[in-house]
Amino acid sequence: MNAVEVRGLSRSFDGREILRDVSFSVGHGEIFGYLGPNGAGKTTTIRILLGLLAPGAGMVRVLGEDLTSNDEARRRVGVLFENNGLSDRLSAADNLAYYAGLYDVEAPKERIDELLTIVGLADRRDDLVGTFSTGMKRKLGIARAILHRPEIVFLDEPSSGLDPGAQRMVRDLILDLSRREEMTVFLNSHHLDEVQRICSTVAILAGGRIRAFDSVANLTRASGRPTVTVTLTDPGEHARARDIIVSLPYVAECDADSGALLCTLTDPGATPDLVEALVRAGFRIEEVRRSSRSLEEIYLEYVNPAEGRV
Ligand SMILES: Nc1ncnc2c1ncn2[C@@H]1O[C@H](COP(=O)(O)OP(=O)(O)OP(=O)(O)O)[C@@H](O)[C@H]1O
Repeated sequence: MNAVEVRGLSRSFDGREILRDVSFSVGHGEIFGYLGPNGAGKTTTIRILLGLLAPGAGMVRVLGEDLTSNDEARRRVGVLFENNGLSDRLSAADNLAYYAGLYDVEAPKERIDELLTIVGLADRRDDLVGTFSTGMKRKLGIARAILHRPEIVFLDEPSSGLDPGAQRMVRDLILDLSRREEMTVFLNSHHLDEVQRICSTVAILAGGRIRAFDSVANLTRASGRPTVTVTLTDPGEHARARDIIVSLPYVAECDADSGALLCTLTDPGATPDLVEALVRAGFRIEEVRRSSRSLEEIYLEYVNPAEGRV
């Protein structure tokens, strides 16, 4: 059983179809990135998964359950929406204590201390949240979302509004927590670099439909023919090396004009053979790099570029 199962999900607002026959799944323990331009329907999907909004058609399950009227199952789920769910008028510790009471958390004091330490706010535990920076509030919001040790946590845009340093802290925190607490993470994000670094699987939603659903590794690898960039210690040798490279049976083409040898292979496993052929021909190699596309490039291919400015 998957942590999240979505089959044939559709949903309209005021006669406008936002989600059309959306299907994907998230395995247990995965960090899943749900991507799409503004207004694509990502938050709507999360709200349907959480049972806060009814689907128009289709089936959704979280931890094998329909959360609509299942309080027991809801307790196994954590959520962070953009407002962090915190009161500015309470201290960090009191905010967490409030939720610990709501969720009946075991040994609440120890759990609150543990989380405040993990998110780096132990020394600010008694300060009012109203005095916190956006980044501090987000970190406390994440602590709040996972306080009750959920099996899955939904994070809607956890890095929005954060500076690059705070984005990195939040990214590291998500990775750390998912491993530490063995949690499935469902991440809505526009930060493709962040998603590429921490997510194992992604789905790209655009125009109401899932345009891609695959592991990040497969998506970034499957780019037609594999390319390898080779730099020799003596760039003056590139032209001569090129003549040898193009004669190799597993090389489709080789371009030596860009200060390196850009080789397109017909066989994705042929990089070691290419290196061996060059070494045997007496060339000294400075660097070999396999090129893969960034998630951003892939995303923009699937999303209409006009919609893709996010
Ligand atoms: N309750 C509602 N009533 C009417 N329209 C709605 C409602 N909720 C969402 N929508 C519309 O559905 C569309 C999808 O919104 P949603 O918030 O799910 O997008 P999103 O992908 O999360 O966008 P963003 O990345 O900007 O947060 C938008 O056009 C939005 O205006």
